[in-house]
Amino acid sequence: MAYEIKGLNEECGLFGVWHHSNAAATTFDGLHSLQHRGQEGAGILTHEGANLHRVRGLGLLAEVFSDPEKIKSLPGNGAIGHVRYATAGNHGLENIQPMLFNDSRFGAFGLAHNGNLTNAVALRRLLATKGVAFQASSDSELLGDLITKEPTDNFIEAVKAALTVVRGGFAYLVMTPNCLVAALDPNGFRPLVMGTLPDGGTVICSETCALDQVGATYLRDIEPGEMVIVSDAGIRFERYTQATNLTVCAMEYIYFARPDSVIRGVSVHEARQRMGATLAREQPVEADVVLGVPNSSLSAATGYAKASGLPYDLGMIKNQYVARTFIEPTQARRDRGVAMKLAVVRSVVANKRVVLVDDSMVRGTTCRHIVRLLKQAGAKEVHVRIASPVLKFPCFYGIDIQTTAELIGANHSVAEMTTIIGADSLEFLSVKGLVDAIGLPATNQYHGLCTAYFDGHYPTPLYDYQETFDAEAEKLGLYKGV
Ligand SMILES: O=P(O)(O)OC[C@H]1O[C@H](OP(=O)(O)OP(=O)(O)O)[C@H](O)[C@@H]1O
Ligand SMILES: NC(=O)CC[C@H](N)C(=O)O
Ligand SMILES: [Mg+2]
Repeated sequence: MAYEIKGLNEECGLFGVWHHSNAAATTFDGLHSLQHRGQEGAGILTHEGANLHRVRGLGLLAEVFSDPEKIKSLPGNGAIGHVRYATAGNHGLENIQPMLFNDSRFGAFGLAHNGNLTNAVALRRLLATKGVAFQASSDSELLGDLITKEPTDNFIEAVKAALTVVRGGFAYLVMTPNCLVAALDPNGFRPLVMGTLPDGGTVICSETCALDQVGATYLRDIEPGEMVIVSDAGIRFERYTQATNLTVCAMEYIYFARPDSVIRGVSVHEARQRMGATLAREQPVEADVVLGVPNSSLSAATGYAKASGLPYDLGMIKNQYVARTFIEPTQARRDRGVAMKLAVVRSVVANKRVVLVDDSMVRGTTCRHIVRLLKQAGAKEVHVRIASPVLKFPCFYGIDIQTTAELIGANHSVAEMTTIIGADSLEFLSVKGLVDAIGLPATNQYHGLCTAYFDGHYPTPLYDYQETFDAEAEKLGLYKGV
């Protein structure tokens, strides 16, 4: 199977609530603080007695729910919601979640998914032979289809069995009129946390920033291979597998998650500051001022400045009315996107030797543009420091990282990249520096992190993607020197 991934973009955001009046409005608020994880579409599904109600649409959450009647059309005290950035399937409405199912044994249920299944092609083929009529083209619905084919009348047992069949990265929320079920893949690639509302309601969502948004108290992270069943009878924790190996996606800490979130006990902001500080120690430079690239690199840039003893200043401004990411098909449009987004504060950089800290470099579009802007504004030297290692490998677990062919780091040496972006110097954080800066207290060989985009050490087989990836890695010599 050929893979096609189009840009460093967000993932998806999940929010679920049980036993809480105003479930839809609370889910809207929670999803609002997860909007950075997906901007293509949004949806909310609620249950009221035996009925499920759903509203979904393309675009930002506020666009989908711009008519207040839409929230009013979602009564009930249980809800799941989703904001999407596609990793599989097309960008159409049919792939916007939550997805709905109607099973002769189980009745109506819905689901929402963050991640990417690595055996979706094989599963789709298998399910087609069992007569499944697919509702969408993405991977997410396959768990629901599997549930409907499990030979048991017990819904929870069916979910449990289906979870052992899907592979890859997944945080799932499944809801019936009777319960809310949350599950995390055996590697815990994606963050998923649980909290309690003041009225006793339970929230399960992608990031702790959404718990804060709705006034919920953090209870705990969902564990790899774990399933949580929330119903009016209470909360039950179960394991659908014991074969787990924690490898949280390192890009969550580097770029995706909001800095006010805490993932598995590690503050995202503080982890980024440590990445910046480690980078300053690994790759020092004589300069006058440190700048960050708003928004995502500001934590790392302040960490770099503090550790280097250089002053940090506000040298770049981001136009807040431009979306965080660009789902743009051509390089010309991406260039224009970055130009519309970032501007330089001339007085901060004129006649200065500047250290420019960004969190990651994917195609190099952002850095190339900023270096040019800084030089035009009179910067004497521009030294680029990236607070993550060289990105060389694609991700198959839920980040939409473009094809290897487009990754600047997969195709060029650091010296070549320095010339391409026009910087006076360019350096990256080491993989060890990254792992230590995040500092998860895990004892496995991966230190609790997936760093495959940097070192090619995928912690699981790649199933559907393996053959194509092996051929591309061989062609580009990706494993040389890692
Ligand atoms: O090398 P490139 O292909 O340009 O991609 C890398 C850039 O993209 C991301 O920022 P993004 O603009 O997505 O969002 P942000 O405003 O949150 O930093 C990342 O923080 C880098 O700045
Ligand atoms: N970014 C995600 O988590 C995407 C979920 C799912 N694979 C989709 O494409 O809809
Ligand atoms: Mg950025």
